[in-house]
Amino acid sequence: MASLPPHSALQTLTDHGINTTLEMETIKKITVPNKREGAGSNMKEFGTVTEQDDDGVFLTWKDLSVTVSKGKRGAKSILKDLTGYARPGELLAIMGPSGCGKSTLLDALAGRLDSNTRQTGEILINGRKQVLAYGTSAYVTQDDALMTTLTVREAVCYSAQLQLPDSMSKSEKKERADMTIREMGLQDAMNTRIGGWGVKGISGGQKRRVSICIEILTRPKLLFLDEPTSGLDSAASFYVMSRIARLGQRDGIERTIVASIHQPSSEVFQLFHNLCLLSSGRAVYFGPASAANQFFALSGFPCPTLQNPSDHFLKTINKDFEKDIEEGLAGSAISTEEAIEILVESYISSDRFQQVPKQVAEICKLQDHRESDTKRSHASFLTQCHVLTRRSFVNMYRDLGYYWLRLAIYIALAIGLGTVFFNIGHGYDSIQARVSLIIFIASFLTFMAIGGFPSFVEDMKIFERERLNGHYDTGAFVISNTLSAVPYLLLVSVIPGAIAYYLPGLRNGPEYFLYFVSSLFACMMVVESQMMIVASIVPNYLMGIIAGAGIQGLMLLVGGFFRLPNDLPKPFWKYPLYEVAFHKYAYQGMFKNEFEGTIFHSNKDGGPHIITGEEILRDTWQADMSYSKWGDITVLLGMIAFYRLLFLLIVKLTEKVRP
Ligand SMILES: Nc1ncnc2c1ncn2[C@@H]1O[C@H](COP(=O)(O)OP(=O)(O)OP(=O)(O)O)[C@@H](O)[C@H]1O
Repeated sequence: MASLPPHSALQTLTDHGINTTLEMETIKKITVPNKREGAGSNMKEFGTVTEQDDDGVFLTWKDLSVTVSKGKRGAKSILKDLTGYARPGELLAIMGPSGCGKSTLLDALAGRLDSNTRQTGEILINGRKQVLAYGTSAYVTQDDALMTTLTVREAVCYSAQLQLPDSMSKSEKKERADMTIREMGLQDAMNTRIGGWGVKGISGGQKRRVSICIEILTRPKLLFLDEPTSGLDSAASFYVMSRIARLGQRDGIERTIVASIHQPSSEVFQLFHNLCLLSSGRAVYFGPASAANQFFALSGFPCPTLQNPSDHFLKTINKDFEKDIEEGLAGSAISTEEAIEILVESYISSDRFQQVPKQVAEICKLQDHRESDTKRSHASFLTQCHVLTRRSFVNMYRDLGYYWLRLAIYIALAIGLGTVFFNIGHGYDSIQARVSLIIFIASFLTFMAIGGFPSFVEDMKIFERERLNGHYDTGAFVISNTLSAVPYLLLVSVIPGAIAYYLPGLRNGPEYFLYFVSSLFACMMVVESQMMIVASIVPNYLMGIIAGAGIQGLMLLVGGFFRLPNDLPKPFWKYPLYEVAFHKYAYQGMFKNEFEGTIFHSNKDGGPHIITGEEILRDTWQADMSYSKWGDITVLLGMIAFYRLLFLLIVKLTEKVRP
């Protein structure tokens, strides 16, 4: 077991190293002219509040711990007693090995921890517990959830129209979007599509920058970035990070930037003002990034010459690959676990550790006088609906998998149906053929609507990111998603519907055809609405498709064709399942449309027979004749409204569950 560094080393660290840096820092701040000095305030004492700071956001956290419940196996601690601050005009980097809690700390500070976690301690904004007004803070997540069919310019412009208030004209919003794109160095990729699976678009680094662009459109004063350089080479990382660091002091506003970062190059490291170094959720170091090297050296882990300091820090505290590290720390003959203990102890006994809570307390005291942020406004609800509908419409148009592929397959299937059932005639034998044809169309063609599920999941990912950042109202998303799908669903109902209706020769008359395609359209809308609900609960392609297919299969089973309504076992299959299965209303409506008021003749079995459509409906298919086919289609339309509202409710409830 290795011992702690010699007292003299810590003493030196305290007396001449970190302490000196702190003093210098304080002196520097005190000399900044402060407009409140004359007002008799005690701000001069701390000196960190300048004219510009007054506009910025001070974020402080004290004894912050996060645990995650593991059910009967107790709780797992992710963050332990962290104290720190982030100030306007500064870039705070959160570093540490993979799984040490960087994203969790960022999520806790941004107030977006998962519901299965428990947080203790205090997080204050400008010295108070408050929710920041819309547009004051932004969070760039690790995954780039972007609409892959849009160009860079379109993605940023749509976002500007959604996020910026209606008081700004369309051209002003466009100008802001273009300026932001240039700020992030994306001018050359402006007209390139973002691209996703299968379609090569912009690079990973450019995607990261598009995500950042979208979040800084409102010029937030507090910016959280979760691994903004993940997947980038060192040159691209430097480029992105230097642009981010520049944002800290732009447009006369000092921004507070907090970023988690994996492995910065020495050039990137120099951009950080403060560093929070974590290991297994514990603070190994918090303070100026420039003093971290000295801290490691004085703790007994000097950075070898020509080695990148951040590489050295991470290598020293990464215990995931114990063996390699031991070899790497050759000569020190201590395990990584022990090295971490030494560093944590060294930090706890340093003067800096004592200073951090004092600085937090001072920030809280001095900022407490500030008024809450003035509320910035969004685009109006109507503008949100309009812009989201347009964006979604363009996306559906460009994404071949959304509707076009389905349309092609439906047309092929409809031609197949038309050929198999070609000209079925009006004889007695045609009754069964008509029923089979209708059942196939109302079941299989609507069942295939679950094929659009992967596109729904992509939409949901984008929606989730935008919703968490408060870009627009959930209601606007639900309305726009419904409206933008209507023209495509009409297309996939009318064209294949016409082929499958006229080639076999179903009931003559435009009014009957109109009812038939309206019913088909309503069924597809119902299935899509159900799949949106599945996508909001199970955001995974495979599981979602399986769940969706399972639901459709069950409803199909009890729809009243494979087993006649009166033969369905009670209570579960008949009540409630048969009553809530949309197939019941689709079958009955389409049957009534086809048979009601018709007569079929037969000369078989020794003479002419006549059977009326009503007899077929009532006696053969046990249709409910107490109401007309319009009642059935009304129920289908009601189901669309019900499922869309249910989707809205689920999303709203998810919002409430999040802390
Ligand atoms: N909601 C959660 N439920 C269960 N475990 C969680 C949850 N959030 C975080 N964890 C666990 O906490 C640990 C830290 O996770 P976190 O994502 O904060 O690490 P990280 O430092 O950001 O990692 P990386 O750099 O690899 O992204 C991990 O072991 C993770 O599995």
